[in-house]
Amino acid sequence: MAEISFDRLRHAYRPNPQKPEDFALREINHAFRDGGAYALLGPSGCGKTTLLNIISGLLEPSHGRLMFGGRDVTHLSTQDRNIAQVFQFPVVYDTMSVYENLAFPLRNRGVDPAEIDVKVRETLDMIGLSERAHRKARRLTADQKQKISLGRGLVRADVNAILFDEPLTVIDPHMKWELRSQLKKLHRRFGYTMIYVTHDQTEALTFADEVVVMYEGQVVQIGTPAELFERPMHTFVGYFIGSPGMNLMPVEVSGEIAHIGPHAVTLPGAARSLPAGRTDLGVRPEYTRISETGIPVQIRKVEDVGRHRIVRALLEGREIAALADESEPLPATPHVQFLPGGINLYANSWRVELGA
Ligand SMILES: Nc1ncnc2c1ncn2[C@@H]1O[C@H](COP(=O)(O)OP(=O)(O)OP(=O)(O)O)[C@@H](O)[C@H]1O
Repeated sequence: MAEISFDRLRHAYRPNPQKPEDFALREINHAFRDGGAYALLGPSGCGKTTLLNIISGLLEPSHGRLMFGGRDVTHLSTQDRNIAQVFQFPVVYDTMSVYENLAFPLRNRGVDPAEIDVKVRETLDMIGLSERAHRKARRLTADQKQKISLGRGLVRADVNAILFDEPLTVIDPHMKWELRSQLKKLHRRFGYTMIYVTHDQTEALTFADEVVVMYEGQVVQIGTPAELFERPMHTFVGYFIGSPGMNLMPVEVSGEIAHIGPHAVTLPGAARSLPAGRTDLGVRPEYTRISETGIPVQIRKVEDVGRHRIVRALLEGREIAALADESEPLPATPHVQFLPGGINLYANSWRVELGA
């Protein structure tokens, strides 16, 4: 296993790229730590598969370098990078048994037969296919075949990383949950470096130690699920993570006060520096309260979601969401208050530090 790092990595599919929009991946300068479990999360077209294919060697980046453990691997083939990959759809040899499918990548690498047997049996156990070990792969269902693909990714002990590209798409919902927890357990036990592409927030947050949020070809934040929730570094993270997403309101800032039209919100501190351009106040619904005092709002809708209610309200013509207890009566003339611990400020979509 190895640390995977990116040195001014960019990729354009078109020749002679000029503007940022010409790049499917804009500049990436991050590192994925050795033994970390990462999820690449973002909407369709944000560049997740492009980044994964660059890591695996299926695609050579147009600019910058890719390093494994400090070694430049930008121009190495997939084979030479020693990476295991699991794709969206099963890649199995139909005419081989389940056992043979798992043993094959090890035999190819000249692993000792006794060791192969131990590894294959261990992997069969992990993916729950021990009882079907000697069945031909073609006789299995689509999700059993995908389990073989997962097993083939996990059977080799010598890989630099295991890459998963939306591997649970064909798996039924109950099994999805089970396989995801199994992957997590395997990660804890063996410490593989795992990179998992998904556009599903729940899948990313349950699988990964750290989630890499991508938006328009950029990595906008790498963080634990708690960090993404508490300190979104970009408005996209605030909006995309959480249900409902963060409330974002354009504001004018002077000192410690943010003005939303005629209304004032006291910030937890003054901005150290505030770049020119668009400024937004960002507060998650969990830190937004409907109350008797504060800024007047009009309530549009109340949704009961079990443990609490989501109140949708208009503040200066803009819809915001607040959480309310199930039993809490809503005031006749509703106002909104923002809890100081949940107030964030964004300049041109990026978080601004407040206070000393
Ligand atoms: N082979 C290609 N040639 C030209 N443009 C491409 C190619 N592959 C991807 N793109 C473009 O690059 C951008 C990033 O695509 P990519 O497939 O990496 O995104 P993604 O986040 O994986 O999306 P999805 O979740 O839909 O798979 C998109 O604008 C896409 O249209």
